[in-house]
Amino acid sequence: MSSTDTPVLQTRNLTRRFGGYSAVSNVDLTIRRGTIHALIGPNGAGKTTLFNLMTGVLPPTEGQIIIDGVDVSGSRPDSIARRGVVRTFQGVRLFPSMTALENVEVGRFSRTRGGFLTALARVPGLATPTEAATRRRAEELLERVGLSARRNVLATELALADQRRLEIARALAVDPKLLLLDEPVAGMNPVEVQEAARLFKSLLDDGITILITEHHMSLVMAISDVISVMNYGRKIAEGPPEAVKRDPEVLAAYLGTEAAA
Ligand SMILES: Nc1ncnc2c1ncn2[C@@H]1O[C@H](COP(=O)(O)OP(=O)(O)OP(=O)(O)O)[C@@H](O)[C@H]1O
Repeated sequence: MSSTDTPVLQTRNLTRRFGGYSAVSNVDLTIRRGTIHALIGPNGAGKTTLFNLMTGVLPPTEGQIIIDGVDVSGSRPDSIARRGVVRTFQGVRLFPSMTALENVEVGRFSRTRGGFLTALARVPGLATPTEAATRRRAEELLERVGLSARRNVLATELALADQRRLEIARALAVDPKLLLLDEPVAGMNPVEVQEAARLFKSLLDDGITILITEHHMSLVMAISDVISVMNYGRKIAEGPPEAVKRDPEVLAAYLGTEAAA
C-alpha cells in the first residue's frame, strides 16, 4: 500500500469524547513522509489525547486513523507499533535499574522476540545469534544518538538530556517509520535543545518521519516543515512556520505577539 506519496499517517474526522467533553474534535491531519510535523496548542488543547489515539492507547469515539493507507482505527498499541508508529513520553519512562545499553536492548527484543516479559528475562545472558545481533544494533543506536560513551551507565544516573536521547534510541530500536515525540526538550538547557534539534533533523536521513508536540516555540519554528495548531480539541490552523506564526487565530489562541516575534 505504501508509496512515497501515501502519507505515513492520516486522521479523518478524528474525535474523542470523555463523557460529554470533546478532547479531540473532527481532526483531519496528514503527516507526509520525510517531514518534521509539529502539533502545538495551549495546555489542554488535545495534543496528548491525539497522540494516544494515534498510538492505539485510546480508541476513537468517531473517525479514522490511517497508517500507510491502511485503516487501523481501534487497533491496539502493539499492532500500531508493528506498523511503525512509535512514541516517546512526556515524562521519561526508562527502566531505572538497567544500563543505557540494556534499555535499548529491551526495546529491540520486544520487536524481535516473544514480547516484553521474554525481553526482560533474556537480557542478562546474551548468547544466541539473535541476542548478539540485538546487542550490535543497540550499540549502533546508542552511537546514533551520541550515547556510546555512557552505554554502561544506569538509566537513572544519566542527565535528563541523556535520558531523553536514550528514550529516542529505545524508540528507534523498534524501527519506526513515524516517531512521535511528546515534549522531548522540556527541561533542557539551550545547548541541549540545539543538540536535540540536530538529532531530530538527522533522523530524517534515516527515512524516519517525525511528529512532535512541544511548547518550546523557537525549536518548533526552527525544525518543522508543517505545524498544526490545536485549540479546544480542534485544529485551528496549519501550514509552514512562517504562515502559522502570522495567523491571527493562532496569535489570539496561543502564541501571543511576544512569543511569535
Ligand atoms: N482520560 C480523560 N478523562 C477526562 N478528560 C480528559 C482525559 N484525558 C484528557 N482529558 C481532557 O481533555 C482535554 C485535552 O487534554 P490533553 O492532555 O490531550 O491536552 P494537551 O494539549 O496534551 O495539553 P498539555 O499541553 O497540557 O499536555 C483536557 O481538557 C483534559 O482535561
